[in-house]
Amino acid sequence: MASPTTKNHSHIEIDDINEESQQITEKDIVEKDMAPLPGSSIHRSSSRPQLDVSGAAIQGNFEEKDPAILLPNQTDDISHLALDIGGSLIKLIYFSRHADRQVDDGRKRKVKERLGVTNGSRRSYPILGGRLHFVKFETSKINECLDFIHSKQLHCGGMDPRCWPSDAPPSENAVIKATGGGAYKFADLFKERLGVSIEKEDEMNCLVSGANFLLKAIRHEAFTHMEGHKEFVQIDQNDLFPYLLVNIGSGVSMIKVDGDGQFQRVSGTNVGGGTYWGLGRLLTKCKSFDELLELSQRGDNSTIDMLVGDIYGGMDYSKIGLSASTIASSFGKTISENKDLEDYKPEDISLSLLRMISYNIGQIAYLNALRFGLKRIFFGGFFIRGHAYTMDTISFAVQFWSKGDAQAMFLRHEGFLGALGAFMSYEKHGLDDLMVHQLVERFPMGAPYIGGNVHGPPLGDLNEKISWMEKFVRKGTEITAPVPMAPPATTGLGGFEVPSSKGVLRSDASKLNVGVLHLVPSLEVFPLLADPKTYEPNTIDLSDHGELEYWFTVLSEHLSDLVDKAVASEGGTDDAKRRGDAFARAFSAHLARLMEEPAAYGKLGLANLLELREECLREFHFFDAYRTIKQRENEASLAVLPDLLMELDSLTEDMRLLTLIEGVLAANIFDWGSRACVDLYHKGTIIEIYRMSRKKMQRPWRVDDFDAFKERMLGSGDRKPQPHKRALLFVDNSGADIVLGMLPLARELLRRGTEVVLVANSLPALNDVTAMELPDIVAEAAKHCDILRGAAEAGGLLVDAMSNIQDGYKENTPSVPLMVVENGCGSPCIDLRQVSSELAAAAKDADLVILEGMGRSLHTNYNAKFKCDALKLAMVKNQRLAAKLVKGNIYDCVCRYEPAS
Ligand SMILES: CC(C)(COP(=O)(O)O)[C@@H](O)C(=O)NCCC(=O)O
Ligand SMILES: [Mn+2]
Repeated sequence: MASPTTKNHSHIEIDDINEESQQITEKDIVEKDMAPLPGSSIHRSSSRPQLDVSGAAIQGNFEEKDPAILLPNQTDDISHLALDIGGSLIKLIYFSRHADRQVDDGRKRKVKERLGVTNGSRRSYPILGGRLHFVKFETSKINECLDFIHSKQLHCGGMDPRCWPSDAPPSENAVIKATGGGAYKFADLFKERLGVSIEKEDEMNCLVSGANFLLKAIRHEAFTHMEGHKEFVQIDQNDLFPYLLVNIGSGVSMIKVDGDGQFQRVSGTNVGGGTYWGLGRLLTKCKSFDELLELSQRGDNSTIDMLVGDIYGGMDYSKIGLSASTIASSFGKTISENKDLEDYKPEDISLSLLRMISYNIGQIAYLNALRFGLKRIFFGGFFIRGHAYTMDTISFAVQFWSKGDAQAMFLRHEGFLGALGAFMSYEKHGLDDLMVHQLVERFPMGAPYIGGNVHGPPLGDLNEKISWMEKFVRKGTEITAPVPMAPPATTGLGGFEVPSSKGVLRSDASKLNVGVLHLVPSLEVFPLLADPKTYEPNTIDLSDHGELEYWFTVLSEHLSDLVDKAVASEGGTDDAKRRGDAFARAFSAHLARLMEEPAAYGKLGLANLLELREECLREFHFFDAYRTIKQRENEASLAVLPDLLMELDSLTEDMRLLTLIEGVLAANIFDWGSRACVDLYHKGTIIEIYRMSRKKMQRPWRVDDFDAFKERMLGSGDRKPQPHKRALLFVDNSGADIVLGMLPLARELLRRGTEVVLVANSLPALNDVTAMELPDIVAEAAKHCDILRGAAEAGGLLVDAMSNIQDGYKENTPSVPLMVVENGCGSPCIDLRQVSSELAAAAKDADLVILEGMGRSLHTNYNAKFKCDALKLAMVKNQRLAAKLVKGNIYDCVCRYEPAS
C-alpha cells in the first residue's frame, strides 16, 4: 500500500475534480454538461432534472429533435448553493441539473399503461433529480471561493432551469443561504463581489438538519472506527432518535437531537479544532492544519506525555484499570525535563496535542451521553477530517469511559453538516423528502485525487478533463495502482506508463470520502424483496483483503482489453485513443485509491467495482464499448433460432423444460467480462461454442434445484399447478444468451399463459443487452414464432417493428403479453434496493422472478430472498468464484430455485 507522504495543502480542497481543475488548467472555462447517453431514459449516472412538469406543453414543432417544453408550474427561483463559513474552512454545497432527454416512445408508453405506471407515487419534489456537489475552501482564501462561485455562476440561482447555467447576472434580490460566523462577517463581501445577499441560517439548526438528512438518506454514512478498522453502521431510520451530535469545529458543540427540528445544545467545550491548530501552529511552526495532522502520524507522544508507567516505574496501575501506556498527564513529562521547545520533535508535540484534545472531547461527549441516557454519539466537523488516529482516539475515549456501553460513530460527510442544513433550508427544495433508495453516490474521475492543491478554475468539457489527466501524468504525478497492471496497451497514444514504485495518491487521500450525490427520485425498492432491511446485494465482501486483492487484479488485467474494445467502438480515432488512455488512468486511480482504503467510497462490494468501471467509461464518453460485438452475436444467434425452436417443439413438456433451462445455462457462456470466456472465443465461432457448451450440460449441475422447479411448473402425477401469473425475467447478455437462452424460456412461459416481463439494463454494461435494444431483437425473433409475435404485440412491443413482418400474419386469438422494462441500472450486477419505477410497477403482479447471469444472480442476489418464487440461473465463469461459492469449478452451472418465502 502506498504510504502517505507529506504535502503542503493549500487553497481549495475539492471533492470533485470531475468538474474542478488543478493549477495545470489555466484557461477560463465555462462548464458544459457532458452529453447524455443517446436514447436512454434512465440516467443513474447523469441524473436528470426532475422538474415540476404538471401542465407541461411542447412549444413549437413536435417533430423537432429537442423541442422546447414549457413548464408553467416550474418554480424558477431555485437556488443551488449554500455555504457554511466557519473560522477555518468554508464548506460549499451546490446543486447541478441537466437537460432532460427522457425518451418516452410509443412502446414505453404502452408498457407503462399496461403496468399501471403513473407518476402518482412520486411526490412533488421541486428539485427532483440533479446532483449535489461538496466543496471546501480555507476561509483565509475566501476570494478563491468567490471566484469559484462566480466561474460556475452558482449565485445566479433564480433562473430558468432550461438555460442553466447561464451568464445572466443575479437578480436584484438574489440570496444565498449561509450559516457559520462567516455568514455575518463576509456578507458585505458577497454583496460587493457577487451582488448577492446572504441569508443567515441558525448554525445549530443547520447542523441538526444536515445530520438528520445524512443519517436517514445515505446508506453508508455512519461508521465506527476502532484500532484502524472502519465499519459502516446501518441506521434504522425509525430508531434514530435520540442521539448526541458532537460537532468539532474550531470549538465544540454537543447537541442532543430528539427529532427533526427538535434539539438542544446541552454542552460544548472551547477546547476544539481551533485549539489544536492554534497551539500546534505556535509550537511546531506548521503552516496548515493538514500539515500538523500529517506530522502527528509520525509522532510519539510518550516523549511528551506523562504516562501511568512513568509514574509507576513502567508498571500498570491495574487496580484501577490503567495500563502503563495510559496518559496520566498530557504534556506532563515536559515539566520534569530541563528541555526547551526546540528539544522536542514537532511530530511528538502534534501527537500529544491531538491525543489531549481528542480524549478530552471524547470524555465530555460520553459524560453528556450518560447524562441524558444516550447510547449513540455521532461526531462531525472538520476537526476529524477522516483522520484515522483522531477517530481511534475519540473512539477509545468513549469506549474507555463508558466501559464499552456507548459507541462513537463518525460521518462520511462530517464537515458538511452545517452547509447541508443551510441548503435544506431552501424550503422549496424538498430534499428532506428524499429517501435512501433515491440517492446514488458517484465517485467521478477526480475522486482519487481529491483535496490536493486545487487552485484553478473549474474544469470544463471532456477534452479538458482528458488534458487534465494527461498533464497530471506528465508532471510525474501519475497515480500508482498497487495492483498488477496489464502490459502496456497497444491502443493509447502514449500507452500506459509502467507503474512507478512511488505512490502519489494525495497524501491525505483517506481524508475525503464524499462523492457527488445524485438525486434520482424515480428509483424504488424492488417490492418483491422478502426483507429489504436485511437485503445485501453483494455476495462477495471485499473487506476480506485476499478477496479484494484478487478482484482488483482481475479488473486490472482486463483493463487493456476493455480499452481496446472501447476505442474500437468509437472508430479507433485519435480522440478515442486519448479518451481510452484517460479512462484507463482514471479507473486505475480509483482502484489504487480503493486498494489503499477499501471503505473510502462507502461499503465496498464487487458489484460496486464493476459499476464503477462502467461509470468511468461513460465519464469518458464510451457509451457502448461492446456495441459491434453485441450486434454480431445477435445476428448469428437469430440465424439459428428457428432450428432451435423447431427442436424444442418436437420435445415432450418435461424434456422441453429441461432443454430450455440447459439452453439458458449453456448460452450464459457468452460473457465478455470474463477472462476465461474471452480466451475461449478465439477457439471457435459463436455457434460452435454454443453447441459445445450445450453438449457439456450434464446434470446434476453444481447447484441443481431443477426438479423442484419442474414440479412447480408442471406438477407431479395428476396434480397440474396453476401457471404463474407474471414472470419477471432479468436478462443478461446479448447474442446467444438472450436469443437462444432467455427468449425461448420466455416463449415457454407465454405458451403456458404466464405474462412475461423482460427486465433489461437501462444503460449498456459489457455485452449486456439493454432495454432499448430488446424490442428489435424480440421483433426479429417474432418473425419466426407465432407465440412470441402474439405476445409481443399484446405487450405493445411491436409498435414499430410489426411493419417489418413480411407474411402479413396477424394473431387473432388474444395472447398474454410479453413486455420489456428497464431495470434502472447500467451495471453487470443489480442492487434491488434501487430499481426503476417501471420495474417496481411490473413487480406488483409478479409471482415468479428469474435472475440470469453471474452478475445478477451470483455476484449479487445469490442470497437474496423473495416474496415470490425465484429461480437463479448462471454459468460460473470464474474459477475462484466457483470454488468459493459453490465448491466447484469454472463452467459449473447454478440452477437455484426457491419458492416464495
Ligand atoms: C462481469 C461479469 C459478472 C459478467 O457476467 P454475466 O453476468 O454476464 O454472466 C463476469 O464477467 C465477471 O465476474 N468477470 C470478472 C471475472 C473474470 O474475468 O473471471
Ligand atoms: Mn452480462
